[in-house]
Amino acid sequence: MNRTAMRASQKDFENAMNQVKLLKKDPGNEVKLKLYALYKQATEGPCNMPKPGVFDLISKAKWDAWNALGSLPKEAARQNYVDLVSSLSPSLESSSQVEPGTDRKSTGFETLVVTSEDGITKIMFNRPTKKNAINTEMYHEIMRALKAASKDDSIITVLTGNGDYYSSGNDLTNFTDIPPGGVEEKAKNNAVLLREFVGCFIDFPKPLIAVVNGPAVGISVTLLGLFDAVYASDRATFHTPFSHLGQSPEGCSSYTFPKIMSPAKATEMLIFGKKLTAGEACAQGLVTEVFPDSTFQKEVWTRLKAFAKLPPNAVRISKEVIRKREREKLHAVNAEECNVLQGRWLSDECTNAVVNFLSRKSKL
Ligand SMILES: CCCC/C=C/CC(=O)SCCNC(=O)CCNC(=O)[C@H](O)C(C)(C)COP(=O)(O)OP(=O)(O)OC[C@H]1O[C@@H](n2cnc3c(N)ncnc32)[C@H](O)[C@@H]1OP(=O)(O)O
Repeated sequence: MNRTAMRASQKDFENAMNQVKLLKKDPGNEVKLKLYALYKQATEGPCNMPKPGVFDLISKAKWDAWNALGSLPKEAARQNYVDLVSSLSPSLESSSQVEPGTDRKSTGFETLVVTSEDGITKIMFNRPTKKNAINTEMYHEIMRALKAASKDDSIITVLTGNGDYYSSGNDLTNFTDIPPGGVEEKAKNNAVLLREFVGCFIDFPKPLIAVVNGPAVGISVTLLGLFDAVYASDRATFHTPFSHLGQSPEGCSSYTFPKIMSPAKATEMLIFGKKLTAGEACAQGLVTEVFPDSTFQKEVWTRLKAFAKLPPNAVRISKEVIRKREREKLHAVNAEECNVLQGRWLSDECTNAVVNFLSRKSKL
């Protein structure tokens, strides 16, 4: 579209607004902010709102985007909005043309690739450009995938990551989407979500195996204490920087880690944030076996395929016998950890850590 020759009519603008509602693929926060800013500029003119406080991350990002448009005339903003929406259309068309039978369409997952063959259901975290950080959608999809795997005809279930990371843990942008009830409601919702999520791991009825293809952070590490076997590439590292983030242990790690690796070693990880190599994690019992990265996939999958040929009922019953006497305790620990975390998420220590990461002032 020739921007100088054409001026979008009100009708074009309204069509574009409707098109946005029909987007099948999330265009990402950056584009959504641009759309918001252009919409406000086109309908209300230059930014006329008071600047939000630094901790009100979403409102501040919106305000920044709108304010950045300065005195752009309403007509130009309307045109830019229409242009931006039409530039999103090709990607929309191509995403809706995915052939039936491809992973995405057949599984119905946006953040995971879930496959099932040779008696193994594989749940692969699939946000490699975000180091497989677990956003709210992914928490829900993992629960859905686990529930389906618990009922399918596979013998074992495997979690792994796509790309260079296993997972960088909780997606820190999960803290920015503040509901009308404010940060208290957000913290409560996150605690409810976390409790349900960890509960699915506690109750999972088949052997759960982690194939840790690269670094693991936060909740992706703590959950390993609830797995039945953990195989790691020698590229993997294990890091739970809870104190650095103003947070506290989750995933039942306050109970499982001291049992697995001794209280003192657990303290180094969970309180002081010591990052372990794969070899160290293996020596401390968190990892079952470490493989050279060059042969990792081949060796691990050969082994898992052999496990998956074992008699299904015996495998399931053995898992139940092992988990049974711990289940109640694990649920109680999970509830307590979520409760404590709900308070931590409201603390200045946590808010500052999240703001620093999101404003690119800090990394682990
Ligand atoms: C609701 C339940 C809550 C349960 C609570 C659980 C607690 C935890 O899990 S605590 C652990 C939280 N995780 C982190 O603090 C990790 C933060 N990420 C980093 O420090 C670094 O990204 C990294 C060390 C993992 C990787 O650094 P590297 O330089 O190699 O890559 P980046 O350029 O930083 O990352 C690429 C891309 O991915 C985004 N990203 C990575 N991890 C996260 C994350 N955890 N949350 C949000 N976004 C993440 C990063 O911002 C980059 O995005 P852009 O390309 O858009 O800039």
